[in-house]
This record gives sequence, C-alpha cells and structure tokens, in this order.
Amino acid sequence: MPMKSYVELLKLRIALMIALTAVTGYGAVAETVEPLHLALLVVVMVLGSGGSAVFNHVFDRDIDALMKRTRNRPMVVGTVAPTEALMLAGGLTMAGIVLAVSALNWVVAVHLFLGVFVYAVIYTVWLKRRTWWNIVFGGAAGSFALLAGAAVVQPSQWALPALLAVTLFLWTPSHFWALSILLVEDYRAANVPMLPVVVGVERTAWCILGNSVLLVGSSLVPWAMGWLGTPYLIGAGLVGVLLLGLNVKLVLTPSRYWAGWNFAASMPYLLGLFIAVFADKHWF
Ligand code: HEM
Ligand SMILES: CC(C)=CCC/C(C)=C/CC/C(C)=C/COP(=O)(O)OP(=O)(O)O
Repeated sequence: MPMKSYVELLKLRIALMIALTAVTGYGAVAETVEPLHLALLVVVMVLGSGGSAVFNHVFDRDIDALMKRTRNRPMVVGTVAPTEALMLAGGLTMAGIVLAVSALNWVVAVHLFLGVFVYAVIYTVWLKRRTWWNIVFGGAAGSFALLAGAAVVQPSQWALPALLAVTLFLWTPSHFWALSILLVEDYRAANVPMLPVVVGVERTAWCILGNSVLLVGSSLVPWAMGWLGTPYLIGAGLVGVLLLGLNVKLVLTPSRYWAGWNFAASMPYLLGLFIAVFADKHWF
C-alpha cells in the first residue's frame, strides 16, 4: 500500500490533534512533565485514533463513494482491500491498547478503547447514518482522548479532566456542524442525516451559536471552581469571544463563506484552550 494511502487511512492530521487533546489532559493534572510518558501517550493515541479511522474508511466506503470530498479515498478507488484495511485497523488499535497497558496503565487503555469504540461503533456504525445527533454523541470520542491523557499521571485525579472533557464534548458540534454546512449537498447525496440536511442551514447556524454558548460557558467552569487561574480565564475568554463572534456572523449571514471561517476557527479555538491550560498550570 502506498505511504500516501496510509496517511489518508489513518487520518493522521486528526490523529495528531487527538494526541494533542490527550497531552492537554496530561498537562492539566501533571505537576512535572515526564517526556517519556508524553511520547508514549502520543504514540498510543495515534495508534488508537488511526486504527478507528481506518475502520471508518472501510465501513463508510459505500457513502464515501457518493460524496465529492471523499470519493477518491483509498477504500473507494480500491487502492486497499477491505480485509487488508481491517487487519490494519485491528492491528493499530490492539498495538495502542497493549502499549497503553504495558507502558502506562490500564485506565489509559480503557479510555483509549472507549474513544475508539465511540468513534468506530457508536458514531460510525450506529448513529452517523441514522440521526443528526450522530456527532453530538460521537464527539465523546475526543473527550475520552483527554481523559486518557489525564489518567497517565494519576487516574484518581479526575475532576478537572472531567470538566475539560465536557468542554471537548461541547466543542465537537460547533466544530463539525460548521463543516457540515459546507458539505450539505454531499451529505444529502449520500443520504447522511447531518444537521443542515435535516433542518436547513439557517437553523444549523443557530444551533452552532447555541452550542457554542454552552461550550464557552463550560470552558469557564474550571476557573470558577478555582482549579485554573487568571491566565486560563484570559485565554479561554479570548478564544471564546472570537468563536462566538464568528458564530454570530454565521447566524446573521448563513453563507458558505462564514461556515468555512467557523469551521476553520474551531481548531485554533481548541488549540488556544489547550495552550491556556498549559500556560496556567506550567508557565505562570
Ligand atoms: C465525531 C466527532 C467528529 C466529527 C464527526 C468530525 C468531523 C470532521 C470532518 C468530516 C473533518 C474533515 C476531514 C477532511 O475532509 O479532511 C474534520 C476535520 C478535522 N477534525 Fe474533526 N470531527 C470530529 C471530532 C474531532 C475531534 C475530537 C478532533 C480533535 C480533538 C477533531 C479534529 C479535526 C481536525 C484537526 C480536522 C482538520 C484535519 C484535516 O483537515 O484533515 N475532530 N472533522
Ligand atoms: C481516544 C481515541 C482514539 C479517540 C478517537 C477520536 C477520533 C479518531 C475522532 C475522529 C473524529 C472524526 C474526524 C470523525 C470524522 O468521521 P467522519 O466519518 O464523519 O469523517 P469523514 O467523512 O471525513 O470520513
């Protein structure tokens, strides 16, 4: 299989963001940073995320063939045989879980497995083709990535990671619904009930804004609880205002242009939040 196909099948850019999410969970509870633990955590998360992404490619190859964005993917064009891809998915996932248990701890392995299960089974197999709630619950996969990172340090220290996991859960709809506006015709053609296919673009824009109000509100709870300080409040508040501002623009002008900006901004928002956590815990 060509290397390009591996990168595409593993959705490596997303896997690296998932790993960064786990690193943030680690940074939220670690008093001192252990580079070896961080390296192992990144490897474990890329293996698990990649394994679930490969499974997603195999399972979704029928609908991917119907969408412009995905119809040239390896599983659609036949670069890779489904059995070969499924073996890769299983091998990557098992490698991630075994490494997590042997080099880190079993709680990390459980969160990794749950993240893989939520994405590959709950989202991909069960919800994605059935309901617009698909990505609301599918987003829990990313929350488990953050909890896995925190568990590397101290599995019993779960309060702050749990709050941040809720924020990540609330981040996913704002992240993906903006993209789904751009891709609404693709999803309509593939008969995938993403929110804008079901309720239209304007109502989706309002849903993004409403969800982002909850998202930004939840991001401020760690400060309100006194578990993170002013540096975090400033960072989370700043990226929150920027995201909400873009959400309002999308409500006022529900266009592909503003949907694109909202989707593009969802990653820097999350990155900004992660930096605010690290800055508060380790740099001030
Ligand atoms: C089930 C929940 C999620 C859904 C349905 C979703 C959906 C998507 C889709 C369809 C794309 C475009 C992929 C492409 O065409 O390349 C995307 C891109 C992206 N997603 Fe999400 N996402 C979800 C959760 C997450 C999470 C939890 C993270 C990280 C914490 C994340 C990070 C990213 C990144 C970094 C990109 C851009 C990568 C690229 O351009 O290939 N996503 N997302
Ligand atoms: C702890 C752990 C390993 C968690 C895994 C988290 C994970 C891999 C989340 C992936 C989210 C994502 C990009 C979904 C898109 O699927 P899609 O089928 O809607 O996207 P597509 O149409 O581009 O294939």
